[in-house]
Amino acid sequence: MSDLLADFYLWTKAFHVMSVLAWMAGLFYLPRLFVYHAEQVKACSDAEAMFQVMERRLLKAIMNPAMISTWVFGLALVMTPGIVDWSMVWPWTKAASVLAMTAFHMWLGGRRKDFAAGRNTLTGRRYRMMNELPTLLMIVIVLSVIVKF
Ligand code: HEM
Repeated sequence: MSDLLADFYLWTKAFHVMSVLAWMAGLFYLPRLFVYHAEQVKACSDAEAMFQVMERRLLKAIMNPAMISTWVFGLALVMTPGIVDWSMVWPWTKAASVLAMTAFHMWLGGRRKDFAAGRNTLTGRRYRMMNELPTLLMIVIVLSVIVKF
């Protein structure tokens, strides 16, 4: 198993980065949709129905599969011999950040359900603020895996 993971290391990393790109695109875009949904869209309008479809498809067709494949390829990299040295700081900052990113994903899923049920209570301003979180986490993650402090 270890030999197989070592042989496919670069392939695994390539698919990990592709999955990350798709996941991050959704994590940046869905809160923007929520901003416009909360600020511009009237209840029971055609626009309301369209936003609900866009949000559901973005989450279910792109973000959920992308998050799962990011985790699968990421954990395969963790298990590849010689890649992660747990005595260094970077694996821990990365692990904490990806757990926070996953929690943010779940939180967005909950807010999508609120919009779908017509019970959203958060303002566009709040969604704008929440939109900064994946950016901050992405900075910590990329510095962790590239600079490897
Ligand atoms: C979800 C759980 C994740 C796990 C378990 C994980 C784990 C890993 C591991 C072990 C590596 C290999 C590091 C190396 O080859 O030295 C890696 C590479 C990488 N990860 Fe993740 N990762 C995860 C999520 C993410 C996320 C969310 C991002 C971006 C926001 C990300 C960005 C990257 C990048 C850019 C690389 C390539 C670094 C290089 O040039 O070698 N990862 N990941």
